[in-house]
Amino acid sequence: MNNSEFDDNDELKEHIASINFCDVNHDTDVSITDVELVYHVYKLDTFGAETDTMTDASTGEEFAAADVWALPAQEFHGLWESLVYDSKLKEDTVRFVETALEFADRGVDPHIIGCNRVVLLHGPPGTGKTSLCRALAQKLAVRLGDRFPRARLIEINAHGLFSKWFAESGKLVARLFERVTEIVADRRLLACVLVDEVESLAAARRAALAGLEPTDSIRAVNALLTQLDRLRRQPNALVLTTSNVTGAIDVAFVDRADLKRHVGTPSARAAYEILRGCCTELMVRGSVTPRERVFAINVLEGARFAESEGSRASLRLWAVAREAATAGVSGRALRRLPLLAVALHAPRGLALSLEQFVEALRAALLAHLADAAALAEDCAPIANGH
Ligand SMILES: Nc1ncnc2c1ncn2[C@@H]1O[C@H](COP(=O)(O)OP(=O)(O)OP(=O)(O)O)[C@@H](O)[C@H]1O
Repeated sequence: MNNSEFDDNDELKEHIASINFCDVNHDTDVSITDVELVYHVYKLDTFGAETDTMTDASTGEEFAAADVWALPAQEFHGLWESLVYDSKLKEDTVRFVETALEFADRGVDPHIIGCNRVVLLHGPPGTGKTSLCRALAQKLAVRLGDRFPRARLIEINAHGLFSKWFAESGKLVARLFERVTEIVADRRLLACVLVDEVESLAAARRAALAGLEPTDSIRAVNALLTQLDRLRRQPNALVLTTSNVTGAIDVAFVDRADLKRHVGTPSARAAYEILRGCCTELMVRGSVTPRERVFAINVLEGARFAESEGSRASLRLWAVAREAATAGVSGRALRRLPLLAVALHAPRGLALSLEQFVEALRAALLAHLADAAALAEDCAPIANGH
């Protein structure tokens, strides 16, 4: 069915918001008649996150200890597709988790086959680690909908738990996990627990060693590790964790993770695909006009990057992507470039052509790199202890 057939069919339009094709990343074209299509029908939750707040008994201050999302959620729709990696990171993580959940389902003895259902993604800031965890949880909620008609993503604010309230953190962790235990008790519910910035655990331990609230902070870290250990006995629970500083993660924690993956800054190919998506979006929305074709990276590679009238803008974009990758620009920074490009580096008043936009993108990239270098210089004295 094509788009207009869908648009003309009132009955379909009344019941279906969209039809998405996914997991179709093949190096060559695949004919639809040669593949088996697997359908998942689902309804997105539009209520947003429910925030579990806690009050610190000693200070009376309230803070968000966890966010609980019913999945699949409207907020995470399209997130999986928006993440671009020049490796099998996405495919590998989803296959790992599906296999681990299947083992749990079959009752595979964890004493014989080690399996904690704990994933650790580590790497520099802004490389999509948190987004990938959320997108993975959403994907599983859709793909495993038959087995788990309900799914929740519980995002634990580890930084909040361990940054200020050392004295009360142990008790807060215990209280928080009472709630998690309630959720996980429903065996037909898939519970994905996301602990962002797990390096805060190690920081808490270090603070303990330095003599700050020693027993309490160690107790808090141990409480969290014990609770996570309990979770692994639940066949419907999955623990997803992220860290920006690999060397600083608590050793006890690293040991518990079955799958540890480094998530780096985008390669030139990935950067190109991210920027290409940005060009398409701005052309669809009319901010860049007229609509022109920006070739997929495998098409450019297939043509050995040959220059022609039709490929000029794509090749300029490829040059920008290569510059960004060489400088190690993060995915987060790349996604900000288009706005900066249009706002600060594009000619004003006139309709913006694709070629002008790509030039503006390059100017925005150079400005970003200059800012980053200046910031690093300003921060150097601080890092050196001056
Ligand atoms: N490889 C990528 N492909 C597409 N988008 C990316 C990529 N990496 C990062 N982004 C975008 O950057 C933004 C930030 O991502 P996210 O917060 O998940 O990163 P992070 O690694 O968890 O960062 P931090 O550790 O600083 O929290 C998101 O909007 C995400 O879509």
